[in-house]
Amino acid sequence: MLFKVEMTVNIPPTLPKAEADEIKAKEKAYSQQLQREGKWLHIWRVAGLYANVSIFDVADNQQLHELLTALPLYPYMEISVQPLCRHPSAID
Ligand SMILES: O=C(O)C[C@H]1C=CC(=O)O1
Repeated sequence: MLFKVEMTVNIPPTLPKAEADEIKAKEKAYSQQLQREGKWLHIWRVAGLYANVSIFDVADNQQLHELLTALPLYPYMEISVQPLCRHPSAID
């Protein structure tokens, strides 16, 4: 099942920089692992924002929930999810 996911990151300024950098490094590794596994198909930066638009391909809503809530930056994110289906004009 395909989902469009928008993530906006709000790290509190009170979080020490070293801690924030460690969480971001874990986030990058986790994200790249899911991309290699074919579950996180696309990730795009939203220009001018600490936010991304992503496409996930997962088994079901439960798996998406588990992947998103395991994001190291999850406690600092606002997330919105939209399920996708095939567009009738798509040629591939
Ligand atoms: O930077 C972001 O958009 C947040 C997050 C999502 C993947 C990743 O590596 O960081």
